[in-house]
Formats: sequence, structure tokens, C-alpha cells
Amino acid sequence: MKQLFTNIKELLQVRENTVDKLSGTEMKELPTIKNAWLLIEDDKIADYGEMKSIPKINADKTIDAEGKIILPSWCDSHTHIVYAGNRELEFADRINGLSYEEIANRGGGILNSAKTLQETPEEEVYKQSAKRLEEVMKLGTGAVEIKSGYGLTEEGELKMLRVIKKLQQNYNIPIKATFLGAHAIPKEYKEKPDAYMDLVIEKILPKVAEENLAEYIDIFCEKGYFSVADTHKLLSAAKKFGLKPKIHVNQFNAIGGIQAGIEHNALSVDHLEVMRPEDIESLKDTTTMPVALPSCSLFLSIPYTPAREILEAGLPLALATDFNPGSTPSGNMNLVVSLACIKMKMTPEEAINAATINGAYAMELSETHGSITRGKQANFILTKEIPSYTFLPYAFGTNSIESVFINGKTV
Ligand SMILES: N=CN[C@@H](CCC(=O)O)C(=O)O
Ligand SMILES: [Zn+2]
Repeated sequence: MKQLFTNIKELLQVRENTVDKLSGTEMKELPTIKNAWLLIEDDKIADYGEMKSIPKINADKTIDAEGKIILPSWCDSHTHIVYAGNRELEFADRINGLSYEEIANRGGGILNSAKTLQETPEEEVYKQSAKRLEEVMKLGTGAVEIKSGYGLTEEGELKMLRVIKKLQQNYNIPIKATFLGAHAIPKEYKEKPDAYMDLVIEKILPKVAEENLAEYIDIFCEKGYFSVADTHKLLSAAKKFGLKPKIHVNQFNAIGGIQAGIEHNALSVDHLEVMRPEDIESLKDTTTMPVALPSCSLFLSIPYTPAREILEAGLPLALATDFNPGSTPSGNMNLVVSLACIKMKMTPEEAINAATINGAYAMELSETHGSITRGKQANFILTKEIPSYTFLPYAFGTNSIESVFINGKTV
């Protein structure tokens, strides 16, 4: 089926030849066509151009997009959408003065979500997670990564990954699965954390690989969670099963997680709220994508990833939500793009590049997603009538989206 969009006020992120990612000053440029048309055929972008030179097209459906903008859907490369229950009581505890760390030390935090996940039947976890996935699709997300990490037992981790697999089968959106067994040390392993690492590496990881449940490996490399030595050990073991690293580093402390990730050719290093000059330096001339999660900084009142320093060093940067019950109970990429502009001083062009093509790179999807390019998947956002694309991050509480197309179909 051919669908033609005409009179588009501005078509954003148009790239004749796709790029895999954008770095440094390249991110300042967002190529667009004003007063444009866009033709999609079934699930693919077929053609586009300026209205003044539109050819005769026999479309099955024509949509007049006068006053509206079209841009690629958001590529959210870091989420924990699969979980059970919520942690709003800890939210209240934090308002009353406890820190995220204090809550975790009392057995709350990730361990709290793990307990709930373990007690919740797989069907129910699926139901709750599917609802969140549908919500983010309506908010403009057209490709997403989802992690395990609230199981923390063989059964729990496999349950989460099977839920992700079911979402992959039932939803018309690319979903990348990541095994995050090393998310926190369960209570019963508190005195013998190495034994938990052994369980993850020797028992759970081979099962995950055998059942083909994940493409990526993750670890929370942080004081009080997992060390740099654990990170090396896990990433080396995962490599034997073909799992590439996408890891949590530098959220609260800079302990060398970035360097460990780079050594293992990590696809991405995520969080980066606390960055030393040597951390920025070591990302230069690598294929690793730095990923910032500004709605986590907002929710926890922790520093924002120093985007300007990263970009001024000539590095790329991607933006993602980190949607999870503890540090970021929001999967709204529109808010992420706004926060990147407001709090991280990224320009709208940089933020949109970071949330589309660079997000696609952080999921190995930049061949098929992240830009308006002939032959790519027809995944895009049609806005309401808005004055300019800068209005999107500027009007941070407004829903500017009229409809979202994933693989050529509205969600
Ligand atoms: N920091 C580690 N993991 C999650 C938070 C998990 C939680 O609090 O449940 C994050 O990316 O922020
Ligand atoms: Zn996370």
C-alpha cells in the first residue's frame, strides 16, 4: 500500500545516504526539507522531495500534512520496561529525605523490584510491560532496547527475558534484548558477591545464550554493585556467547567502567553523569556510543551528563529514557529531548540527532532506522500543527504528536 504525505511543513532528518552515527560538530546539523512530500510503500520509506517538484504519484491514501512536521520516530536505546509493580513508596521516602543509596542499602531499590518480579507470574509481568510498551509507542518511540535485571535468580532473569521475547513477537516495533543479571547483588549473596557473579556467568548466561534470549550484555559497574574486575570477567564470558556489551557506568562514581567497556568494544556506555577528563579522553577514536539519560538525572536530582564537554571533544552522544521503576518511571523520549536542551545545553538539532540516528546506532539499527532515507523502515512521527521543530523541546509539557507510524502503520 502506498501512502503519500503532502504539504509537510518540514521533513526532518532527511539523509540521502544514511550515516551510522554523528559525532561532535556533525550533530549541529539536522538536514531538512521544507514544504515537502513523503511517500511510504508498505513498511518502507519509498521517496520524498519538495512539493514544488512532486511527481505524479498513484497513492492508495493521501494525507495532507499542512502546518505539520514529520521526523523519524525516537530510538530509545536504554530501558528497563519489563518490570512488575512500582516503587512510588520509595519516591515518597526520597521526598522525605532518604537518598537513592540509603533506600538501596535498606534492601529497597533494585532488590525491592526483584522481589516483586520474582513473586509475579510471567503472564502478569507481560501484561504490565506490554501496557508500558504501548504507552511509549504512542509517545513516538519506534525502536527500543529492553533489559532484564530485576530477576536476579536464574528463574527470574529467564522470566524477564521470555517476556521481552513475547513482546518482540507480539508488537510491530524492533525490540533489542539485553541480559542484565549483574544489576545488583541479591541479599543472600551480600557476604559472598563472587558467588553471585559465578551464578550469573556459569549458570544463567549459558542458558540465556542457549535459548537465544539476548543480543547484549549489561552490568551495573558502580561502587556497592559490581566492580571493574567483575565487569571484565562478565564481558569476557559474554563475548564467547556472542553478546555485545551495553553497560551502566559512571552514574554515581567514576571507577573505570568506561575503560572496561571500551576494552571489550562496548556498543554503548550509558549514564555518564560523573565524568573525569580521562573518561572523555578514552572514548575518543572508539566505536562506543556514549548514552545520556537525562530523565534519570531529573528524577534522582543527580548531575546531568556533561553533553557539551562530550560533544566538544568530538564524540558522539545518544539520548535514551532509562524507563524503570526506581530511577526513571518515565519512557517519554519527548521529555528526554527537552531535558537535553534545557539542562544539558544541547541544541534542538543535536538533541534530535542524539535521539534518532545515534539512538539507532546504540541498538545496531542505523542501517534501517533513525533517519528519513529511501529504503529505511517507515517509522516516523507526524506532529500536530506547530510553528517549528524547536517548538518540540521548547513546549516540554505539551503533547505535540498527532500520530506515530511504525513500519508504515499508525500505532
Ligand atoms: N542504575 C542502575 N539501574 C537503573 C535503576 C534501577 C532501579 O532503581 O530500579 C538505572 O539505570 O538507573
Ligand atoms: Zn538503566
